[in-house]
Amino acid sequence: MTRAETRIKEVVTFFENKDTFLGYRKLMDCAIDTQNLDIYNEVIALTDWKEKFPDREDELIKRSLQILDKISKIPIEDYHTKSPVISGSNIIKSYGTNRFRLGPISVNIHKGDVYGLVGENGNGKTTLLRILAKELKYNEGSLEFNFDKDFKSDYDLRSNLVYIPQRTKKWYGSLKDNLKFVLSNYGISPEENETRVLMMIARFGLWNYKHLKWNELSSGYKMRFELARTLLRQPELLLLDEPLANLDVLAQQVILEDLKSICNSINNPIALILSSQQLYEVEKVSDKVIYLKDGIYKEQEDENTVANTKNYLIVEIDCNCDRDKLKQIFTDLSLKKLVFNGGIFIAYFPIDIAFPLVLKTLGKHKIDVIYTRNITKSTRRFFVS
Ligand SMILES: Nc1ncnc2c1ncn2[C@@H]1O[C@H](COP(=O)(O)OP(=O)(O)OP(=O)(O)O)[C@@H](O)[C@H]1O
Repeated sequence: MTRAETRIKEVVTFFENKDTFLGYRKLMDCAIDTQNLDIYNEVIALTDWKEKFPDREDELIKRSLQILDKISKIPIEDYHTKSPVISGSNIIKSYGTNRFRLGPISVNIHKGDVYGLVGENGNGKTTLLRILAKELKYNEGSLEFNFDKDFKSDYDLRSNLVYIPQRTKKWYGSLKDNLKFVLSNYGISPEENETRVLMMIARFGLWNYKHLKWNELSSGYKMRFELARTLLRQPELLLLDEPLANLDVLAQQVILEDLKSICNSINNPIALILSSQQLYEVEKVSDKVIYLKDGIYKEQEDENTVANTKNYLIVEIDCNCDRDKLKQIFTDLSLKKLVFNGGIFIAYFPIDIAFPLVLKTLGKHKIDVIYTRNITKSTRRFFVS
């Protein structure tokens, strides 16, 4: 089975399970992979219908499956990627003597992969993103870009590589007109421009917002607009600084899933690096997490510096229980350390203790657990004071 067939099959399963919200978004990704404007127009018409008749789920599923069937007949070539789209080697950036210093940092970023960039405030996330975006000069090291589309100048580079900062600029006119403006420089017909823009509007859930102006949109929708605007340019590398900052919890998950799916395109994959404070959400979609501490990429440090967290099963526990009680119930599990961090306990056990055993112990002693998670492999373990 080809990747395209697998993807379509997955979408059919979503619809079969009546997971229509997810299914429809994934259907749009399959449609975008075809780059076929007739398919785009069918999806656009269905989106318009869906918004008019939000309660007619069964019919929506039926019509979606019909489009999927058409999509399945369009051959889609796999993109084969081996070399990284960007390679940074021993990059160092210093803002001056005795001031913040980033690096040395070495990274290889591949198309189709999502990289989460995490770290406490002021640890160099924005600095690294701006260096990779060629917005900021570095002092030492090297940075190589290896795009499929040639670039002769930094101006050309801007269409291969897009950086969306934390605070985006105000724009004027309607959302749709602003998107159409992006494509007006690409020498395509007005009809194609309209179709591509409407497809992107549909993809980012902006259908009912397309005629609104900047000041009529919430921050979350402004971010969706920025993503739609960016993806119209079909970049190869996308750098997002805190894209989740203004989104509600559900919207954060939706946007992350969408970004992952879009970047994983079969024939047009994108390398994505996004910085965020939403650790778990980001870890869930990231192929790799880059954790910065005082400007250093933690994974690159030698083993000794991470040894203090390396040989433990580390468990985060939020419960209505005092420290002494927890210490007592975990005695049999050879509890090594119990830290109270931000209202939540972080318990360290020997690495050979299995997490289910911790759950069993909590259950056996009827501890009123609000939430628990094994963070042994999560970068969350570094965020303990
Ligand atoms: N132009 C500048 N001149 C001097 N110092 C700077 C400059 N820009 C950033 N810094 C310093 O560099 C350090 C890293 O900043 P950076 O914005 O990269 O961190 P960050 O991890 O993105 O932080 P946050 O999570 O708060 O956005 C900070 O100490 C900051 O004060």
